[in-house]
Amino acid sequence: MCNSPLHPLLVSLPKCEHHLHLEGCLTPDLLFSLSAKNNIPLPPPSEDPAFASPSTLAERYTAFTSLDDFLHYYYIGFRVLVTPEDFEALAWSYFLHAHREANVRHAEVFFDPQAHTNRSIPLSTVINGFAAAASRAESELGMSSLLIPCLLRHLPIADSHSTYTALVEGEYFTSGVLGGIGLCSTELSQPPHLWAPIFTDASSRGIRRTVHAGEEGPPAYVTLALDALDAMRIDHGVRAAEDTHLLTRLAAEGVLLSLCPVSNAALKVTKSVSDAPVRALLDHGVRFSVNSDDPAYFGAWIQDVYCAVQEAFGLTVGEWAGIVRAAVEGSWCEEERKKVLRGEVDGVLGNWERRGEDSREGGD
Ligand code: HPA
Ligand SMILES: [Zn+2]
Repeated sequence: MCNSPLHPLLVSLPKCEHHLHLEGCLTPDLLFSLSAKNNIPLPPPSEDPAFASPSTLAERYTAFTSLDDFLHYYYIGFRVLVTPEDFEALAWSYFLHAHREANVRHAEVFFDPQAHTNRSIPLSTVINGFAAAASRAESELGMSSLLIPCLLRHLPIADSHSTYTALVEGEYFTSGVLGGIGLCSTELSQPPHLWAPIFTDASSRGIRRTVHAGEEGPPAYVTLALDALDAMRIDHGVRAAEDTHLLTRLAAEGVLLSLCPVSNAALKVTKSVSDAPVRALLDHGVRFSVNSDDPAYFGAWIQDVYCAVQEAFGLTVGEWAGIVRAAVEGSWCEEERKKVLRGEVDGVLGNWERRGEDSREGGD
């Protein structure tokens, strides 16, 4: 909720979310209840007092100091996810929330297969659970989605190779169960080009590619993601704003940044949401979408992020129209689906304009 007069418009705008980690939707309550159900111990409070209760854990989540400080808690959370039903329930909770609270119409969602297979959870358990929720979102909510596995930078590259091979050999991309490949986790000291052989292979197979870059890492990592990994989209990319030439290039090539301003403030990438490079990106004509990243950890789902951006920048209706239209165009769904989404966006904006005209007439 925000105090802007545009709040009702911000709620009703049809949204596409491109930067959402399904495991980042695991709330402290769900984490504790799955830990009990699956008999998976959490760290004892004597070791980390944050694990005394869901509320102490939620409190600790308000004090992250960096990406790696967050990732420490994030990967502990993975331990409690065991059965296909756990994965399905987690993803369904996101789809339902995004549908009800924010009118998300299309979502491209990440997950981290290696952090599950490393705990002996089969790839099929993870993917089948998430895919079941995605097909339910389609049939019950009319919401389209794509599942995107992310390779993890903090693990040995050989681990990325074997996971990528398993995904390809399992025909998850060719069958359409997975919509692309991503790269995430620790960024500093893990330059993107180390993953070039995998991403070059993905490119040659027509697998779509997106890369977390320029979150904590320098603008040069964004350039490397584009040049060495043939990235089609950049996740975060905030630090690209430090390099005007790079901004000009991103605008010229129409690369979409999946911006997560609340996440950036929570992980101290920026001092606050108002320090996100929203103005610089608008001024340079760089396309971006507005996203939540890990809502259960940062206490903000996509609607909260739209509101936080509005509170910080006071954008105009025209600027929001540009943002949601860029989000549709930068989505990886079929052209037919984009046509529907464009129509929905135009419909809501048209209604908003008419409402404004009506209220002006009423005021005369
Ligand atoms: O913001 C992020 N950055 C890198 N890895 C991640 N894994 C979940 N969220 C993130
Ligand atoms: Zn992310």
